[in-house]
Formats: sequence, structure tokens, C-alpha cells
Amino acid sequence: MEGVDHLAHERNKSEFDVDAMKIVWAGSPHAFVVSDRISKLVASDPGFRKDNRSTLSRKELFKNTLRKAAYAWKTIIDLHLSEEEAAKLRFYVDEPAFTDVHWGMFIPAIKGQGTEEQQQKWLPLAYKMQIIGCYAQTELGHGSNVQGLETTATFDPQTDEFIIHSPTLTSSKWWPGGLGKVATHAIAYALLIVGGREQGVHGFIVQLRSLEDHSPLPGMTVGDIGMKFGNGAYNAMDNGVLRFDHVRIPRNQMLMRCAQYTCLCMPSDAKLILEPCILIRVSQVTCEGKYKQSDVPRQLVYGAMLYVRQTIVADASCALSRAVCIATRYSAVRRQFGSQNGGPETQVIDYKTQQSRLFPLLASAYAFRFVGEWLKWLYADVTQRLQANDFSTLPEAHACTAGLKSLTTTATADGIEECRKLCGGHGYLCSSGLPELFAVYVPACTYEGENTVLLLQVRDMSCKVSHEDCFSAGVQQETSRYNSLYDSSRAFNAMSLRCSKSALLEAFEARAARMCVACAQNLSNFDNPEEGFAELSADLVEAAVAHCQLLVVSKFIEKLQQEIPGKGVKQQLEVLCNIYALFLLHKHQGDFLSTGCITPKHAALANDELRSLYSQVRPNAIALVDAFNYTDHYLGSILGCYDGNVYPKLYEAAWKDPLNESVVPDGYHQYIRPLLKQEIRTARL
Ligand SMILES: Cc1cc2nc3c(=O)[nH]c(=O)nc-3n(C[C@H](O)[C@H](O)[C@H](O)COP(=O)(O)OP(=O)(O)OC[C@H]3O[C@@H](n4cnc5c(N)ncnc54)[C@H](O)[C@@H]3O)c2cc1C
Repeated sequence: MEGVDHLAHERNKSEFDVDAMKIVWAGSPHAFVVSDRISKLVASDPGFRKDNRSTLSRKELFKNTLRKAAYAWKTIIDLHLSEEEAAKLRFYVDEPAFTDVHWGMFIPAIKGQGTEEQQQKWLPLAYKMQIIGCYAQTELGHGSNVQGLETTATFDPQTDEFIIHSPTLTSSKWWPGGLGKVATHAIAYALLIVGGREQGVHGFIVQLRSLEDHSPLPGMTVGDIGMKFGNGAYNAMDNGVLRFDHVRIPRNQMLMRCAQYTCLCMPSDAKLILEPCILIRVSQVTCEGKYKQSDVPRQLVYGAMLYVRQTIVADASCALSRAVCIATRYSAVRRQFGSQNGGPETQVIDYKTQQSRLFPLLASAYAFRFVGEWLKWLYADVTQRLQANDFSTLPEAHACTAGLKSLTTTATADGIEECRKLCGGHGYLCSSGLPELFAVYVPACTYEGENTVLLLQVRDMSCKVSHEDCFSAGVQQETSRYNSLYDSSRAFNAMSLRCSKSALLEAFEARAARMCVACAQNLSNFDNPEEGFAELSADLVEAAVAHCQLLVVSKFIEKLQQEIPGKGVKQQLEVLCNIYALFLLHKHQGDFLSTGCITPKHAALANDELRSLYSQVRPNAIALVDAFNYTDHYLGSILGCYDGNVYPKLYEAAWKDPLNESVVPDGYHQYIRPLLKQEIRTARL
């Protein structure tokens, strides 16, 4: 029944203007138009086919990725796509590749840390892809602790060169994407040694491979680190290993930006995998071998991290919405139990248990979208301030982005797995799209700052200030305003919690404040603060999570205070905002109750309210996921296909599996027949 929309009855139930919601989701009418056009362009081009990815061998997958990357680049050139359109095209091609690292890490690192001469020399080559770059920071023995990196860069004044060396096995660079097989150049991070003195970790531009025949240059031992989690997924990326044996590079290849070049602009699609690199330095070494501390304020390095992490938060909303779209459409198609008088069984989306697992994820996808928008604004604001030498908001912006990166990626990884379970057995099939989505997404919890390590940074910042005077000093921004609530005992009345956003917000503020202040009080019992931080770190991380959840709730509420056109759109968003907040309140009611922010009666009411909100979402659920405007190509899921025609497609796909190429399997004569014929003793195994 080609062309029949099996979800039409669901779409007809919706109570709001889906097209208007599509624009809210995209961020603006312009963003919608670009995204819509490019996603359809990719979906309709067989060159970007991806449905066979999970059955390819590693080598086939990798070669296919190389082909797609080249084809995407050709398309970008042929169609004269703008930077924004090119970024969207790479996004919708939807395959991890060396290009992510080239555009998202290598180029931004040169822009952020290179001198004007370095930028003039390297960026045009990189923009045309005459060189391909990677970002080589992590080592076999050292990831989160950047200060512990062992690779050395020793200045030789005789030749005006640095000698890059990997002195130990554990100093081997390990993980950089694109390094294994493709990159011709790396930004390699190494401990700078000048005149016998160690000067901290710095970045260096190092050529890895010949531009003629791609063979590694002398002194480089380089390769791929091997298969990673899942089928397809991140195996399309050549994460690599690299050892340097006294490799010499000219002095002018150390990244030595000074203050007049403070460009923080980044491409719009960077998917970065940096470290919490506040310990990386940008300095100068003169030809006489003098080390000069850079006049670039150290905080500027935060600026680049802000950019990267705000894109990761935006990516979280994409990945979660994609999983939710699949699980929601399939939940409307799937029927189990409840048949009356031979009628159809119940759609699983109508079960309250299914709703209570699915709808909070739907609400989270929207919540992360809006907090991502806010982070984008925050980044632009910080960049503007930096240009005027105003660093006042940088530490707080750093804490917010670090914390939100951690919160949203953890919730998204868990959410994708929950969506897989929501799809029952079929969710476990690769053709559901969910296993690969999970496998591709889950390292976001580790790269660009391991999530717990990041929360520890948020904790360090928030509790240090809290310890001093309850956040009042230095951090006067709205995000921390809630700490002043600490002493105010708020007696919410039951109705206010139910109906008012401000009451909900106050509950989150009071919870975060109380958890933070409780930590600060416990810390004051330690003579040595460092010992206190170490001992209480698990509590401190929980307080950081509470702070970040408050941020998400408050940004959702702020979004609702804006003008939002379109019939019923705002009402739907209000329902989702309430679900997001009340679900968290229900889930963490221990925190809320133990800090006295709500009473047990409130907690019970929140639960009642959630049930009623789920009923309000139910008729709109399919339209709310349609608003993401994902093509079937991008979703890559039979369970999530737009027309809901799941079963015939699943059936057809099964027959396309390579195992079904022959009826009698390869191996029958060697291994199955001897078993059946009781000839196993004489079989050649
Ligand atoms: C898919 C993928 C792509 C990557 N791409 C790149 C790349 O392009 N370039 C690059 O340079 N790197 C890359 N990396 C490496 C990545 O950045 C690191 O893996 C990441 O920073 C985490 O560091 P780690 O592996 O040392 O983890 P570890 O820090 O060893 O973490 C192990 C455990 O220790 C805990 N832990 C660590 N420190 C503390 C602490 N102080 N207190 C409490 N607990 C702690 C962590 O929470 C975690 O549970 C990539 C990694 C992956 C998975």
C-alpha cells in the first residue's frame, strides 16, 4: 500500500499548527528553510545512501565514508553552498568522518590559537582541503588530565626547530579522529621545553603524511586504534595512534597567538572533541630561545571551549529528538493487548507507562533545544565582551556550558537507550536506527570533557564561590540568583505548584541553593579544603546537576515568555515545559523533600499533574515529533518512518540481509551437516 499514510489519523488529532512549530524548532524561518532544503537534497541523492551501513565490514565502511566525504565536498563546490548550507549538508549526511574533526577542531584551533601569519598560511590550505587536519591531544595514558601529557616539544636554538618526541608508550597519541588513516596534519599538544625548562602544554602544527603519496613522514608511527562500540556507528571514523621519534618542525609551527588576534569565530557545524583544556597555554618562543608568556588572557582559551560545548548541547537535542521521533511514531503503530470483540488491540502509546517513559523524553528534547539556543546567545555575548576586554562573565559562562554539556549528553545517551526499550524487540534491530544512534552518540559523554570531570569543574566553581559568600561575589548573573533564596522558607501551596511556572522555578531554585549551601557547610568542616572537595565530590556533583537542571527549566520558562506565533504552539510548549519540570521534581523528589523545598503533598500532586499532562500531549504526540522535520533518510529507521508503514518494510529489510543471500548458509557442509549426521568426530573443523 505505497503512499498510504498509516499515521494520518494521528496527525489529524493534533491541536496546533505543526508548520509554525517547525519554525520554533529550527530557531527561525530562515533556519527552517535552509535546513528543510538541504535535508531533502541529501535524502534524495543516492550518493548519500546509508541504509546498508551496519552490514558493511570495517574496511568497506571506512572506504564508503571516504567516498561520501569526497562526494559531499564535490556537492558543496558544485552547488556553491554557503558555509551555513555546507554545515547543514554535513549534518544531514550523518556519518562520523574525518571532516568533523577537520572543520570542527583543526581549523578552530588554528583560528583560536594561531598568530596572524599562521592563520594566513594554514587556513586557506585547510579551507580548500589541500591539507586535512586532526586534533591530537589525548594520549594512551592521559586524557582528562591534560597537564599530565608526556609528549615533549624541545626547542633547538641551533636549528630554530622544535623536536617533537614520544618518550614512553603511554605518551602515544591515542583517540584523535582522522589521525589513523586520513589526516595530513595535526595540531599536536606537547610539553614545551625551552633551555631545559618545562613550560607547560602547548599546541604545534605537525605534518604527518606526505602530500604526494600519503605515506607517514620520517619519525612518525601512525595507525588506527581499532574497532569501536556498535555496528557502523563511530567505526566510520579513523581514531588513531601516533608516536613521534624526534620529529623536527620549524619554530613558527608552534601556536603562538598574541592578544591582537582574538578571533573566536568558529564554523557553524563544529562537532568538537576537545579536552577541558584550560591548562593549555598559548605563548611565544623567540629564535634566541626565550620563552615569552603570551599577552593573550588565559581566559580566552575558555572562549573556544564555550563554542564547542554549546554545539554539543545543540547536538544533544538533535540526537534525543531523533530517538524520540522513532519511538513515538512506532508507539502509535505498535498494538498490544486490549482487543475488544475482535477489534484492534491497544496502541502502546496509549498505555500510561509508555507515556510516562516517552513524554518526558519528548519534553527534554524541546528543553535541550531551547537551552541550546540560550547557550548560543551566551556564546555570542561572551565573544562580544571579550572583544571589549571584558572577561567578567567568562567563568560563569564556562561553568554553565560545561555543566549543560554534561547534563544534556548524559540524559540524551540514557534517553536513546530508553527509546530503544520503548520499541520492544524491534528496537534492537539495526534497522530501527536506534542501536547505531546510541553507539554513535554515547561517546559524547566522554569526549570534549568527560561528564563527571566536567561536573567537578562546575562544582569547583560554584562551591568555591558559595563557600565564600553564597555566590554573591563575582557571579551576579541570573543563573546564580537563586542562592539568595536559601534562607527564604517558601511555603508553596499545592495549587501554586500545580499551575504556576514561578512556583516551579522557585522549587528548583531552592533545591539547587540548598544542596549547594549544604555542600559548602559540609566543606567548612574540613581544615584542608582540597581534602573536603575530594571527600564530598559525589555530593558536589549532585549539587552541580541540580544547578544545571534549574538552568534548563528556567530557560524553557523564559522561552515561553517570548512571542510565539502559530495556533496552539505556545500551549503545547507550556505543557512540555511543565512535563520537563514536574518529571524531574518527581524523579528527584528525595532532594526536593529532604531540602524542605516541597512537602510530600506537593510531590503527590506533581505526580497527579504529570498524568493529566500526559493526556494532553497524547493527541499531539505525532505532530510534536513531525515538527522536528526529519526526513526518513536522516532518521534512518524503519520503525520511525513518516508513513508508519512499519511491518512490510521490516519484512522486506530482513530479506536484504547478507545472511539471506543464500537459502542454505555458507558453512552448512562443514559445520551443520556433520552435527546432524553424527559425523562430528571425523569432521574437519
Ligand atoms: C569517540 C571518541 C573520539 C575522540 N576524539 C578525540 C580527538 O579527536 N582528539 C583527542 O585528543 N581526543 C579524542 N578523544 C579522547 C577524549 O577526549 C578522552 O577520552 C576524554 O577526554 C576522556 O579522557 P580519558 O579517556 O582519559 O578518561 P579518564 O579521565 O581516564 O576517565 C576514566 C574515569 O575516571 C574518572 N575521572 C577522571 N578524572 C577524575 C577526577 N579528577 N575526579 C573524579 N573522577 C575522575 C572519569 O569520570 C571516568 O569515570 C576521543 C574519545 C572518544 C571516545
